[in-house]
Amino acid sequence: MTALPPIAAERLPALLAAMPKAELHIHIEGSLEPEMIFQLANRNGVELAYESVEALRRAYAFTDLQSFLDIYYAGASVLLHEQDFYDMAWAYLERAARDHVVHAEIFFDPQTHTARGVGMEAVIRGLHRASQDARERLGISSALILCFLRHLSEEEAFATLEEAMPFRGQFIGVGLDSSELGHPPEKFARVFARCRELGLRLVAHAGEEGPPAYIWSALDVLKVERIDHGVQAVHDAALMRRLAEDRIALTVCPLSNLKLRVFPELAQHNLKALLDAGLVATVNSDDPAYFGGYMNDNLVQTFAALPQLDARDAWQLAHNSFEASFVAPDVRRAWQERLLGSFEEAARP
Ligand code: HPA
Ligand SMILES: [Zn+2]
Repeated sequence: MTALPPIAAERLPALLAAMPKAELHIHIEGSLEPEMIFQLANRNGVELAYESVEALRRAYAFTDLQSFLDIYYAGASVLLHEQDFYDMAWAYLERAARDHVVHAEIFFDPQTHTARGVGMEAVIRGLHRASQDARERLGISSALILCFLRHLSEEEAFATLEEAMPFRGQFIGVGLDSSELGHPPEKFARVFARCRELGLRLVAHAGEEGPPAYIWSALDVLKVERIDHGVQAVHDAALMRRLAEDRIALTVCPLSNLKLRVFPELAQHNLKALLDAGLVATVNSDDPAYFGGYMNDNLVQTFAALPQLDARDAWQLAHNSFEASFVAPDVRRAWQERLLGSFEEAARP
């Protein structure tokens, strides 16, 4: 076990904020703040169903995943041009860098845009250009993960993959998101097998609202390398052992879980149980513009709500975020050393 210096409890919130970390579960369309939705609506002449930023924000009262998705897809309707995708991703990367996120693996939902007549090229080029500029100007590295919408068919996922192939060098992997219940991972068995042949990295949302069986099939049928959310795994002891033994990371999103009522209170979140079971759990923001917080808000609020979480858990979460990332091992290790350095600094009198 890595020896950590003793950290005074009152220093923990500042350390959570300052420690270097990776974000592995962020939907870029979920970083679209209401102000930017209105800005882009004006710029593009798109009519919104809400008369003001405040009215839109008032509509962010969700009861479950689907009630959120309906508003999230409506918000994304203002994105039309390459520059819109650039501006959205740049704003997120700037915000993440302020939270000492040194690396982000960013989901995007091309079908939400191509279904409205937006070209795949505008989507991927805009996001990729922001990622390149942010590496140069903000010192934050990032990569893109293309998500298939699971409420649509596997045939449509195949068509989307085909459309994205000219840009194969600009995304590192594929994921699976949108309405979980009734759309089990195995619905996408063939398209994930094809993506695996293409050398793409594989992840999938599973066990957010859906049962442990969906996590099993994401692992055994889709052969994913990480599970997004996965908090329902605690209901299946054999699954918990499998996740721990194979070091399959869970990209947990506490404020999302709170806002979508996966847990009634943050104090009832199972993050500590996941860590104590030896799982490679990480903390992430999911859709920060909709769920009331970016990376550090998630960390600080979750630690405040769960007093059992201590400095070792903070270190473990950041360490896990690097271990679970898709960057080269030497880069990961350098970040993990910087992480330890930030703990040593916080321990100084
Ligand atoms: O939390 C989520 N779950 C499923 N699909 C999503 N698309 C954006 N956010 C989410
Ligand atoms: Zn998500």
